[in-house]
Amino acid sequence: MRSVVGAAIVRDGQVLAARRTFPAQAAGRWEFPGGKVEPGESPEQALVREVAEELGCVVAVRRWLPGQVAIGERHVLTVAVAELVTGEPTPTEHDAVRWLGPTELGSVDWLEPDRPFLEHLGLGE
Ligand SMILES: Nc1nc2c([nH]c(=O)n2[C@H]2C[C@H](O)[C@@H](COP(=O)(O)OP(=O)(O)OP(=O)(O)O)O2)c(=O)[nH]1
Repeated sequence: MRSVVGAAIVRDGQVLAARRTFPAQAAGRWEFPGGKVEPGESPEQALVREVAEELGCVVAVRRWLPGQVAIGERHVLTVAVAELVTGEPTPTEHDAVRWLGPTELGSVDWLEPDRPFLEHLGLGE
């Protein structure tokens, strides 16, 4: 099983969601920025690298959320709460990003594997 890591970047009680552009069945749906852990990398290193590539900013991992969710038969998703260290998230691969507060969190079309992590974010409400 290959690890996929996602970053729940939290600032001022809101979390950043990013909208995918590919593949076709995931385009237009929302996810935590991130990607596959490469050989020799820690999950934390992979997350910092992926966020830098995808959003042009530097994050620091604060804590890993409980749970691991299968993505198909070959991948497993884990998600960490992260905070911005430098830069403002600007998507290079996604076609939109949104900061979501507690009341908006459930209202976007998240990829299925991401949904179980939402309740652990503790944004409030
Ligand atoms: N990045 C990311 N991928 C997710 C999430 N939820 C989810 O089901 N996925 C799926 C979509 C993809 O099938 C897979 C990750 O692929 P990816 O394309 O984002 O990763 P990557 O940049 O490392 O891809 P690659 O082109 O290097 O192979 O996990 C999520 O929250 N973040």
